Amino acid sequence: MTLHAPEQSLDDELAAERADLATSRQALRRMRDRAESLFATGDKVAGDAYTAEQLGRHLARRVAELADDPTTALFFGRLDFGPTDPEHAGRGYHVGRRHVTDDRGEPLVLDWRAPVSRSFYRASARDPQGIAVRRRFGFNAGALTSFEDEHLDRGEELGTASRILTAEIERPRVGPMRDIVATIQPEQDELVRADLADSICVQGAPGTGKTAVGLHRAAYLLYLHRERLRRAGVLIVGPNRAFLSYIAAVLPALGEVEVAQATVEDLVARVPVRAVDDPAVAALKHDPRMAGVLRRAADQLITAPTEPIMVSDGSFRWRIGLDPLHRVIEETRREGLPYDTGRERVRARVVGLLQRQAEARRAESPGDAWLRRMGRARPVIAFLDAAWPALTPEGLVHAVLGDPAVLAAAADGLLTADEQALLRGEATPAGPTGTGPVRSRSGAAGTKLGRTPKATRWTAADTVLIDEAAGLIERPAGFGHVVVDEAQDLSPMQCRAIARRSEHGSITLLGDLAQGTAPWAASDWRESLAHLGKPEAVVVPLSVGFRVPAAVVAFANRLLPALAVDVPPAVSLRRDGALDVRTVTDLTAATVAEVRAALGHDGSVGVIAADDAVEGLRAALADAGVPTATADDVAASARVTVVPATLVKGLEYDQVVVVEPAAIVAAEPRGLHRLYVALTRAVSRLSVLHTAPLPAPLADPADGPTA
Ligand SMILES: Nc1ncnc2c1ncn2[C@@H]1O[C@H](COP(=O)(O)OP(=O)(O)OP(=O)(O)O)[C@@H](O)[C@H]1O
Repeated sequence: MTLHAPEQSLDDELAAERADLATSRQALRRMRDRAESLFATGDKVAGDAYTAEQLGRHLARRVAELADDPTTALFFGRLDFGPTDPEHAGRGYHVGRRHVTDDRGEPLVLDWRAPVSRSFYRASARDPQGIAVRRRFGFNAGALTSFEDEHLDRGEELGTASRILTAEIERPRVGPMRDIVATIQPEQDELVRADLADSICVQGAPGTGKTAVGLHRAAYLLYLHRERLRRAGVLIVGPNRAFLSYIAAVLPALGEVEVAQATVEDLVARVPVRAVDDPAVAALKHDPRMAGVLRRAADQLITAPTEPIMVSDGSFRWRIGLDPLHRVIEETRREGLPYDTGRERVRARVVGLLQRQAEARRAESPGDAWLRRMGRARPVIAFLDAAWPALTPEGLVHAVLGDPAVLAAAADGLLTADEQALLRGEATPAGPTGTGPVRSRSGAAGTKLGRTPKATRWTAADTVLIDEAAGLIERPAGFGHVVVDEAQDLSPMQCRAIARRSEHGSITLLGDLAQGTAPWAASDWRESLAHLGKPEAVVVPLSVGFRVPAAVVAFANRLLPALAVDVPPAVSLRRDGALDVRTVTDLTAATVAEVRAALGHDGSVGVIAADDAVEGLRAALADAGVPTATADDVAASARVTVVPATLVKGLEYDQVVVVEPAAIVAAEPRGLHRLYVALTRAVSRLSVLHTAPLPAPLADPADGPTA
């Protein structure tokens, strides 16, 4: 790149930077053209069909990675090294979304993830890291409009006072989530660039950038460990589809087009969910003791042999007596293998015993075909089916839930008699007085056990059990790295499902204990980390909020003491923004009026209400001529989204109207936590409309009466 002389005027410098940007864009275009022409001819140069396919996939990926989005900044910063830096003295580099090189391979833009770029995020006046000047660029719709310099060599540092950072944070939000590469903060960067081997847990108040950190960490790790992670895979786990579509564009914008995204429900979806559990039954099925129950149930299927094996083999008859068969079963059991592997190991050992007899009698080694035939011989299979029967995950769960004897044997000492009755679908546990069984509160039917697993109507909690059972039977292929967002809502059993998929990889766990709304929500990260198989992970707090204006944070924070969690409150970077809490007489009319007023400003509008109020509000807005979108339709042209409170986690809207907080709280046991989530979605203004008194913890004496 060109270094601009200090005597240049600001306008000249801006013009020179724009010229560099144009040059870089042209170079990227040429890189993409080259990749495209290679893609077009790829199959002609490959030797065989397999190589052609591999090459084709590689080149197609390369073309996709080199896509240029003219509306985003190709570079957003510049580092000018001072005269003393041992490697880069006197050199300057633009830092951007990806590497761009000129036709000779000289760098025009450095990828933000490259080691040199690290100083862009981490250098400070105290520790300039060889940087003389750090420059940030301001953009408007892809056009470079301004820059801001920090002369670190002269002790100048803007930190969060940067105008460009402030403008980025305060920009009106529209559409899906964007990347934050241009403005990653030092405490976030430290997490983004943590080693692949390190599992980390980030506890952060709403809007502190947890999701952003997780996504950028995935992109960073893919850059640094490309081949390894491409083979092993990177997985992002989010709370629901609306959230996943909201974040879906971030990684592709950073050139990462091959990251899997799923909800935990997707991960464990081996059978369709066609029934609903009573909450108490669901909670029990999510309890980690169920892992022990299933393990025991599988172990108890393995039984001592009762008959020797006799196999006819042409003119020979082989016999394996009870003692060696006992030893085979016991040795294999002690190895602690997955159930299916154990069964195959037993088969192989039995065949080995037969082979030894055959060798002794025939003085020659039998071939592979003979070994295979023996492995499938009827007496061998009959022995296996009796001592180590074939098992499916659904079969194991079906037996535990449907056969009282199996449950009693497996749950003895792990679950109480009441809990076992609950699992059998007979009763809910002791009532409020503790005097005996009461009928299900919600009247939910629970698992409808059919005669076979296939004929069974499973519940969502059953799928978690079935996944646990599958993990006992066969180890699932894991991912190299798993990012889990909104992790406070994972049950211990869901944590275990993720643990099985990250056993040989690392995880980034992101969450906020104050936003836990699931019945089994975590109250201590150490417990979740233990269930996730990463007890050694460090828990790092993030406390600077980038989304919610200070006045709104202060209002939402009134709920914190009632949420019974020990978390540091957020400190908002945003001094702008507005909060309006109002008693109204007609909620629907007031909501329509509020939305109309909000449409007079820029940005998206989110109306958040208790789930059962959503349809009515959508209809009222439609009647008033205001089109609305649903939360999962991030590409919608409508600026207004009406979101059920239970789906709004992780999302944000420029302006938010929260309708009737008391109804949001009353809708579920952890309603106050849900309300805390709803109140922390606003980027620039929050209106709270209510007819019923506000929930007590929210009330300020000056606000009037409360519930
Ligand atoms: N360093 C940053 N620069 C600019 N914007 C940022 C930065 N960090 C976070 N943001 C923005 O702040 C908002 C909140 O970020 P994010 O959704 O990642 O927070 P979160 O901690 O996951 O929130 P929640 O707990 O509500 O899910 C997003 O719009 C994000 O782009």
